[in-house]
Amino acid sequence: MELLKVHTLEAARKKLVNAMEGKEPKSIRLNLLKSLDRILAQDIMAEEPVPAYRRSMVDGYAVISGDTGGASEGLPVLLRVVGEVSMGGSSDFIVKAGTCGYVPTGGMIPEGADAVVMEEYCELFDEDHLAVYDSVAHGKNVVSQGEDICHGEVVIKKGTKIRPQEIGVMASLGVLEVIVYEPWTITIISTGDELVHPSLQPLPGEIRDINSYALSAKAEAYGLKVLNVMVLKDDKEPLKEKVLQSMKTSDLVMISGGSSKGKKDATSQIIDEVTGGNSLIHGLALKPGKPSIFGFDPSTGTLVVGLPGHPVAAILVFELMVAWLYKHMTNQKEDHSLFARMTTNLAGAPGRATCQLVRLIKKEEEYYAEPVHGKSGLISTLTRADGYFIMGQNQEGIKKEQRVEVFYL
Ligand SMILES: Nc1nc2c(c(=O)[nH]1)N[C@H]1C(S)=C(S)[C@@H](COP(=O)(O)OP(=O)(O)OC[C@H]3O[C@@H](n4cnc5c(N)ncnc54)[C@H](O)[C@@H]3O)O[C@H]1N2
Ligand code: MOO
Repeated sequence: MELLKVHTLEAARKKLVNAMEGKEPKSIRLNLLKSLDRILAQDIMAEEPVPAYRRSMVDGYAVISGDTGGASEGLPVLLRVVGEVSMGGSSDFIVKAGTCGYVPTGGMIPEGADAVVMEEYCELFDEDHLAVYDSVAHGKNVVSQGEDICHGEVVIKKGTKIRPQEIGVMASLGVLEVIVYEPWTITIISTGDELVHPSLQPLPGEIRDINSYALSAKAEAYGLKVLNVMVLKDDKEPLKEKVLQSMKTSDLVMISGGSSKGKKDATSQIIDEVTGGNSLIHGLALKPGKPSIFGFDPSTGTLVVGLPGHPVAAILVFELMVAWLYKHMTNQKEDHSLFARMTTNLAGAPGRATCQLVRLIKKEEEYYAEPVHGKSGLISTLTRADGYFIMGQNQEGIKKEQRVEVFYL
């Protein structure tokens, strides 16, 4: 009897990282406006401070804060107006003791001034004198030089997924071209004699192909570039031929189905052959997802993955291994997670980590995680779940009210 020699999730990840060491995805230079949702392949360092000069937060009068001490509605302070800053212009006067100057919102604070009084609290007393009815503290209504971004600061780190706010920061620094990772290109092959296109009515024994659709959407959600999606019969040689062809153009070839021990299950053999014997992993100590296969062909630099045919298993293994690896290789941060209390006791799977789907429920101020049960051959469990948590392989179980770390799906 031949049993799978399973790897723990951690050991499997480590093995893949080692095998792919130095194979960081290539990078390209892109126009800033084309970079949304891409992963930065460089640190963005501020070559100048933002703002470059002190700016006013309000429309009002730039003053020396000390001059306004004690000013109130009943007892204004009288200051001489010595100038006016125009929007977009630099200030060409100095505020000295007993004087002030007008500044619009965003305008440059004149030298000497250290605060701005809002114009609602001021009144022109005569042609060049201002009555100030409020006292302001040092720095009030002033954005100081470099308060937003310091000169020399790494303001956005390599591995950051570019959101509209990162685009805004780069625009503020005049960075109009960015170096981002070229996403992995991927070919997805679903195998199975029983699979029919979703547009067709399956005959008895047939089922609609779920995995090509769900996996290509997952890949796109992680920013990968899906080059080709195929549905093939469980025939080893034509399947191997397609895998070899796909390896010429794809960084990642993912085969779903045929990963276990059925009569026609050939994925493991194919991965071994196409990677020149570099099949690294066949079997994860994970529930679901045990019969997963990973190989890396150093000559083409292609990662070849055999995902279990059961849809939930295929999608979770993609999430935990393939997407994890891509994020790791592109220096991305850990995913956001949320701690939630279990609604019920849950048994573990001896010797295997369990990836448990959960629905999140908010009760008063706390989140609760309610297990979503269902076999890995189903699909709707994933739409009923908000996320998952991992129960370690040495954990006997989880108790009701115990906190678990939930990752979103
Ligand atoms: N004797 C054993 N049988 C099985 C084992 C085992 O260890 N010993 N492992 C089970 C586990 S766990 C899983 S997971 C599956 C993995 O199966 P395969 O990767 O070999 O995939 P298939 O046999 O081709 O299909 C399994 C199942 O999934 C359905 N499927 C496959 N592809 C798709 C698709 N694209 N869309 C929708 N559904 C798909 C397929 O119809 C089968 O029902 O093996 C267990 N068996
Ligand atoms: O482990 Mo399977 O991968 O239960 O569905």
